Amino acid sequence: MIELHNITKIYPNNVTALKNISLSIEKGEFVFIIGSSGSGKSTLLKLLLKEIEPTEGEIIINDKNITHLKKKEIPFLRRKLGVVFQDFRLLPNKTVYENVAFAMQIVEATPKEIRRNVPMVLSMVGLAKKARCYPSQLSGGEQQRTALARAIVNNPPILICDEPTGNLDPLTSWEIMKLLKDINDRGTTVIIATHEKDIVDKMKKRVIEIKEGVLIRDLQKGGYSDED
Ligand SMILES: Nc1ncnc2c1ncn2[C@@H]1O[C@H](COP(=O)(O)OP(=O)(O)OP(=O)(O)O)[C@@H](O)[C@H]1O
Repeated sequence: MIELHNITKIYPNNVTALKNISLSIEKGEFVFIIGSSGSGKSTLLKLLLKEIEPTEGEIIINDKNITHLKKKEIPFLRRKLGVVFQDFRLLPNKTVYENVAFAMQIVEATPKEIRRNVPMVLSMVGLAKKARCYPSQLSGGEQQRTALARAIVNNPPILICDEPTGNLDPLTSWEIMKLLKDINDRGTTVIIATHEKDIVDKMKKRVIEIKEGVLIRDLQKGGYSDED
């Protein structure tokens, strides 16, 4: 489903963020990307999202080579990818319902589809009762649930999360992680960059570790540290 072939990313300031990374992720996998700050995790996710271009190498998503997509083709790629960030990135002047509905409007869903899907996805993330609230009226965990609802409302085959629990307390982090697991159990491929040692250790999922831009570990049922 996702293949990286010999990916190197050198930023314009000559920082080499990724060095010759090759990996493949199958449909339905749940993958943690770990590594210390500055190791290259966000760079890897940004390459998948086509926010940045690799300096060398090729990226294939769903059998399509996306290494050199034309600008006008990028929106079609993005429809395959749901995205969640550490800082939620909700629209402050829209309610929970409207934030999620907006993601459907962008892909030109019909009002009928929106009326059907938004309540469904809000109840899946446990936010049915908060639909009319604005982001400022929500806890961090609720804001991240809203962001998750928005990311999955168009049923993307792949969900990419960049430190989705970075701003949350441990209990709330676990709730968000359980939701991500539920989403994965329904067939979505889930890729999470994280620093959460406890969660990575307990979930026993595939772990890909990057150190100074180099892929140093790729274990099917890994933990956060080498000794696991
Ligand atoms: N736009 C940019 N221009 C130049 N250098 C960059 C840019 N973005 C990231 N870098 C550098 O690339 C390297 C990898 O950064 P990246 O953000 O991918 O790391 P990370 O593993 O996601 O870190 P963190 O856990 O702190 O988010 C770092 O040395 C960083 O300073």
